[in-house]
Amino acid sequence: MRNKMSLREKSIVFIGFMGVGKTTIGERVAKKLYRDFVDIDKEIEKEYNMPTSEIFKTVGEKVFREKEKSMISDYSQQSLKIISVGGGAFLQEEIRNICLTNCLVFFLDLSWDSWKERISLLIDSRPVLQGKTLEEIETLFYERQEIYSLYHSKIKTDNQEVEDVADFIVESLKTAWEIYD
Ligand SMILES: Nc1ncnc2c1ncn2[C@@H]1O[C@H](COP(=O)(O)OP(=O)(O)OP(=O)(O)O)[C@@H](O)[C@H]1O
Ligand SMILES: O=C(O)C1=C[C@@H](O)[C@@H](O)[C@H](O)C1
Ligand SMILES: [Mg+2]
Repeated sequence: MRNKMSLREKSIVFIGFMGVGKTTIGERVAKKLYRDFVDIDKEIEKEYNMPTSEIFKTVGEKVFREKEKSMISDYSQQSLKIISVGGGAFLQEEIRNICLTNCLVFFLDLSWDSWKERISLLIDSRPVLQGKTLEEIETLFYERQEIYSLYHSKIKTDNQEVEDVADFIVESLKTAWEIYD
């Protein structure tokens, strides 16, 4: 099934560090394209009926990562979805390969200087950030850039409104569909 999908049918996956806007922008893009939106973190939270921080505490990160892999594997083989994966999903090579093979992968690229302005919005709900100093988070931020280095399209989002980023993505998709499909 996966090889027969046209570019237009392929699902779209958003990747990037925690808090760059995968969920927020993914949701807007889905609305604009009349497609179903899937947020993998939220799907996992629904399945365990608890927030991610609780899942990490009770069942552990390893179980979270396995669930993340199986969910992404399922959804990425479906057509016409808009999928936001968790910030750590691309740590797993298998997830990277599945997404890059089956879907169109958009990397949301936000600079450290812009990202650190958002920290207060994120700290309570992202267990990976908790208990770390700003310097440690900065180190993690730069280390993680390596795992986001494979994608189909990179969108720089510094100083960009959600709506404008979503519009830009929709327009670039429409152009790609016209040219390649
Ligand atoms: N372009 C933007 N401008 C300003 N604020 C933004 C922008 N995009 C997202 N935000 C805000 O940043 C916060 C984090 O966004 P969001 O939850 O979408 O990130 P995420 O990439 O899905 O993170 P995670 O990987 O942890 O799920 C939210 O409060 C959101 O409103
Ligand atoms: O970057 C990470 O490792 C994570 C990001 C979030 O989206 C969640 O998937 C979880 O908090 C782990
Ligand atoms: Mg998210």
